[in-house]
Amino acid sequence: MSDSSQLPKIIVIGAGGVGVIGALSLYYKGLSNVSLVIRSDYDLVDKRGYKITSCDYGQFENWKPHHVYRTVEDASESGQFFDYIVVTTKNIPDGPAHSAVSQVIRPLIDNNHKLGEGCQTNVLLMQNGIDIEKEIWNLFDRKQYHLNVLSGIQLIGSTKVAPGVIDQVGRDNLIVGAFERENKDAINAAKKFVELYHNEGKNCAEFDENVRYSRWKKLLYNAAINTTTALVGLDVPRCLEFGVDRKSTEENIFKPAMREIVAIAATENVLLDESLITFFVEITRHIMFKPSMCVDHEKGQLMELEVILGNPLKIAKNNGVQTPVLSMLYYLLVVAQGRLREKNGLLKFDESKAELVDSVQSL
Ligand SMILES: CC(C)(CO)C(=O)C(=O)O
Repeated sequence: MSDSSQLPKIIVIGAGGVGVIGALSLYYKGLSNVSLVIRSDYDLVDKRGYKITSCDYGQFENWKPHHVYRTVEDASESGQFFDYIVVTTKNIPDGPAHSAVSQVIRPLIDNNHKLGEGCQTNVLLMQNGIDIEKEIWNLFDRKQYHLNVLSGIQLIGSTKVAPGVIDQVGRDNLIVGAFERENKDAINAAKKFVELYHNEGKNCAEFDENVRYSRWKKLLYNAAINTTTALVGLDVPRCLEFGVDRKSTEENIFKPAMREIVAIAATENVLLDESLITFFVEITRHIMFKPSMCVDHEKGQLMELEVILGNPLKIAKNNGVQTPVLSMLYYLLVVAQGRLREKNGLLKFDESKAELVDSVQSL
């Protein structure tokens, strides 16, 4: 067996269902040295590892990657250069400032810059939404930091069901590409990651030639279905079946919302075929499935609202596209997010005056 310390080093940030199965896939392949940042379950996992039930890999009782860290700061002080920084946390620009992706990865980027002058750092964003790369590009000079920002789009059904316990019920399907289509280093880094991640006969992992297209395509589902199910707190089949004559959710919400995404994407020169609308309406019609935004809302956690709806709506506004359905979903969800932000101390409401008094961004 090869000495894992000589292999490319990958750190996965975010130890939810997606992050742990991601780390397991890399570890299973055996071609990289895998670290995982585990915030809440660190003590438990450090002691006895994860209990995993995975439809891709089977049963594990005490699994751990090569290294586990409690914080990103601890990882950055380990003296290691990380070739890939994989972010699997939710992307929530309207959340606490310290949890913005650019802030979370900063210690690792700075440490890599110090350790490996001239070596490439690859940041892979395994997250939903549109324009998520821009926050990183705006904060770090890509040339100075030798930084490639990569896109990971994943379809997976995997949940942390208890501390240190992961249940993967839906197979892992990942596509990885470069946000900059002309950047050869980034393209090669994306292809290399696919090699390190793909386990023949277990998971699916492929190179994504056209990240922008793939992100708009996935947004068809996320913008229409994640949002609606989050608002009503129902799984997809109930959300469809409980509509007027069992049809109104599909006919009056999902499909019109998706048509608006097709129209916005077209103004960005991304052509989404109309047949994708039916494909995405059907894909979870008969599966007892709740999209991540619905689950987050139910758990009282902030939702990925801005990257899924806010950013596409900004593009629509700039490009003069009418979006009555998406805008209504957005405005309702902004209010719902307000409830979560208030609960998390990010908004302050003065009941004696019945008005919002302050917008506190916790640092
Ligand atoms: C595609 C899907 C529905 C599951 O991976 C998703 O992106 C989500 O739930 O956020």
